[in-house]
Amino acid sequence: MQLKGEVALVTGGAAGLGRAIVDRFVSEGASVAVLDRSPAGLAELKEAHGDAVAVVEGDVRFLDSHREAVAKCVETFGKLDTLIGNAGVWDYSTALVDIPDDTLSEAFDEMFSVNVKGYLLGAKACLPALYASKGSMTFTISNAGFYTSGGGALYTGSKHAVVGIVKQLAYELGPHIRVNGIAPGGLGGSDLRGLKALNLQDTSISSIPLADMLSQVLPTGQMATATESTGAYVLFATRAETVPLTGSILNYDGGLGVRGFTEANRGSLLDDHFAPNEVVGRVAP
Ligand SMILES: NC(=O)C1=CN([C@@H]2O[C@H](COP(=O)(O)OP(=O)(O)OC[C@H]3O[C@@H](n4cnc5c(N)ncnc54)[C@H](O)[C@@H]3O)[C@@H](O)[C@H]2O)C=CC1
Ligand SMILES: Oc1cccc(-c2ccccc2)c1O
Repeated sequence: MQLKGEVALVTGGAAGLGRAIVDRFVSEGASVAVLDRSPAGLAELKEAHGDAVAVVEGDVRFLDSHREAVAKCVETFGKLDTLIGNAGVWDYSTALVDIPDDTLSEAFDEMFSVNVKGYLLGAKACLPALYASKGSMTFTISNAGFYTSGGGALYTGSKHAVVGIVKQLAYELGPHIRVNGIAPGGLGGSDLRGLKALNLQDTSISSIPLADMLSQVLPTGQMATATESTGAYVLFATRAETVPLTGSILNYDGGLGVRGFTEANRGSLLDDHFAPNEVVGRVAP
């Protein structure tokens, strides 16, 4: 029960990573408000968690949706301790050359409206409540906040922008509110959707064999699930354990940034030393 009595607001909490964060926070004793655009996902959440959650249907592109979510959170639970900015969309790694001239501007606006403006508006709407509680904000980034090929230029640009926002807000909001980021790699159990402007709004990342692809390139040898990726969100939301933690971004991506060129990892050397007759732990190069 690391979050007993704490109150969180999670955007995009009705599916994928956000849903896993809500489940974990509730199991850690927190009350959680959720802002999401999916009525079906929100109904499932309510069914699963009852009074431990308060749900608001809305769109992170609009300040009013965030205001409504904060109001409902404070009305229901009496306060807000931590904002988890998390709702996002992907571009399915669409290359610039493949985006039609008459679509690019709209696609850019949609990507940055959800992934970047959605976080800033959330931060803005939460400011008074988080100032009052001396709380924190944590934003979901991605390996695409640091490296290429976690998306196309639209997605990668949006996640790099979030890195800057985390740093700037940590500076602007200290010493009252801590602001940090968490950068997962590919995630199992995600239903991540694409841009409407690219006609990818009904395409789910679950249709891509991402786990197979990543097992070949991750030092950890295996893509993490959303559920396995909630621990850092708990840590960042605690108070006692995070006194010095602000302006930080955690690479939480299975080691994508440290993988090798000819092989993802060199654990086979350890196997040769310590378990020469076993195949356990061996990751194919
Ligand atoms: N799936 C992956 O492999 C990775 C995802 N991420 C990031 O994780 C975050 C969560 O994504 P996932 O859980 O994978 O996706 P998901 O699609 O499973 O969940 C996202 C949730 O956000 C909601 N949402 C999307 N746009 C919205 C809007 N405009 N207004 C309100 N709600 C909205 C959706 O309804 C959904 O419930 C995103 O920021 C994504 O960029 C980062 C690294 C890897
Ligand atoms: O944020 C993200 C959203 C969707 C996929 C990835 C990804 C793609 C290829 C390899 C690793 C991750 C990602 O980073």
